[in-house]
Amino acid sequence: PGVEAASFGAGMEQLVRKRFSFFTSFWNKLWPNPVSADSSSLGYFDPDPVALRPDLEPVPDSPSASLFSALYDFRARSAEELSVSRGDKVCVLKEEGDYVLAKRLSGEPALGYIPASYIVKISEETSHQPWYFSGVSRNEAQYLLLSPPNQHGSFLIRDSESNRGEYSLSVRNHAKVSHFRICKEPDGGMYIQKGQAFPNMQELLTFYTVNWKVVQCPLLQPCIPKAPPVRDSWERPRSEFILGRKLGEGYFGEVWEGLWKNMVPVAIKVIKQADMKAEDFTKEIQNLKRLKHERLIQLHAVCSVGEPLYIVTELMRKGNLQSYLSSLEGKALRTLHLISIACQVADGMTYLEEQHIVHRDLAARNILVGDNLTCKIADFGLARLLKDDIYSTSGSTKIPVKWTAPEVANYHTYSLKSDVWSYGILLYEVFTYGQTPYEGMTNQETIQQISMGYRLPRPSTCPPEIYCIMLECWKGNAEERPAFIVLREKLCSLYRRLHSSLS
Ligand SMILES: Nc1ncnc2c1ncn2[C@@H]1O[C@H](COP(=O)(O)OP(=O)(O)OP(=O)(O)O)[C@@H](O)[C@H]1O
Repeated sequence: PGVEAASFGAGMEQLVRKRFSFFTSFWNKLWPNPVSADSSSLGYFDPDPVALRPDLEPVPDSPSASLFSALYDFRARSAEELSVSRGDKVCVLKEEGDYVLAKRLSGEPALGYIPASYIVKISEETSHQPWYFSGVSRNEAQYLLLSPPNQHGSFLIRDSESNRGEYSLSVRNHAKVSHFRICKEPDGGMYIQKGQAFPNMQELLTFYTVNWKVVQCPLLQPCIPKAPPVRDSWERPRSEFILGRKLGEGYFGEVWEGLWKNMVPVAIKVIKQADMKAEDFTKEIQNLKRLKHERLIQLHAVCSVGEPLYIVTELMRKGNLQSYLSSLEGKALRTLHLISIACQVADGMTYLEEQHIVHRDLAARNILVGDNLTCKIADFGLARLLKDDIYSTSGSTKIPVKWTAPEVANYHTYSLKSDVWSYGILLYEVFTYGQTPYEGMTNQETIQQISMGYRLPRPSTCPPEIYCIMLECWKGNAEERPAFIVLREKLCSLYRRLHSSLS
């Protein structure tokens, strides 16, 4: 016990010396022979000036990067997310809605997304003292301090409920919580015991950290707050959205151009709730949230309380690729532009391939076009889920047969390789400026012809190299079809070659 008491005392000395370094002369009187630093005994308080450590500098290629500290533990739910522990230092590289792309600087360096509400800017951290809990009542303080991971010695300072402008200290003493009124003197000094006033809260706490017998229990560590629920903010009130012009209509409802909070242009899919089960919706929304890629339509928000259901995504001003290609603007596109579209779709599909997600309905009608010929894949995730029931309950009549691989039409076996088949058809649509494949043939005839080895002929506007790629996508044996990563490489090198020969 003597050794333990000594090491506890040494730890406490280091802790208060580091934490309250401005009080050095007082500490020198109290402990004439300072103990040497031992980080293991510092526990919660680690006041190292993070920004000064060379290995914690923001990444040099990102001038806007800044340093933050994690307020709560966060466990990554996908490869894209980043696990952090409370107190970890991170460098924020990019803000994306409610999430930030961050580089973890503590421990093993790693990169990924974490909820923005889980971190606080280091520069602001000092003003947000970890022991100060604004707006927390006596009962809430009691509940917090008695909840894990808090333990004996956890404490917090809160605003006094009965005396405005004053504070209370709540400290956990084993299984109970004691509360001490912190009174204010007219000159601003604060005290727990009359006649023992301090100019500020930090000095008061420093004193009671050392002289803890007065408060019956050592002040060992600031209370750890409860982490807010992740991504709650996906759910938004319907009143935040104003519907403008109707953009189109699909099986599940209408799509409207809209404004979010009178500012952000968005696309709003208005769905009749009857079309889906609530738990399926929640599950699928979780999936959608984790899919983030510049070639995938980004989900912004959902309104799922009451009806109708809104699914809010980024707005793509030029609509779907199929109608865009047959518009005047689309018809004016050159081969290089068409290859660029093909590359972009292959890029997005490579991402889905990496995530082991099968699209099931890849077609030009499900690619959306924005300014500068940017193309993004839509109708993955949620729409796929919605369509599942339809495909399985109404037989094959709803399957887009002309885009579908033979093994899907015959046995409903979807795979990434059946998406590759559909991608070949999409290439056909692109290089014919939006023509319907197998024009003049019924679905039944198409299935029959395909099973007998028939393949769409090369359109006159399609370069032979591209047609070779289409034929590879339409191999009868799914295993022999190329992966999207290979398709992307082939098309992008073709694009680079053509681009450099033209310039
Ligand atoms: N984010 C968006 N930005 C711009 N236009 C969009 C957006 N989403 C959809 N649209 C337009 O609305 C139309 C209907 O879209 P929706 O996703 O409801 O149906 P679909 O995919 O065409 O059909 P289905 O869902 O029945 O397969 C699209 O074809 C497109 O023109």
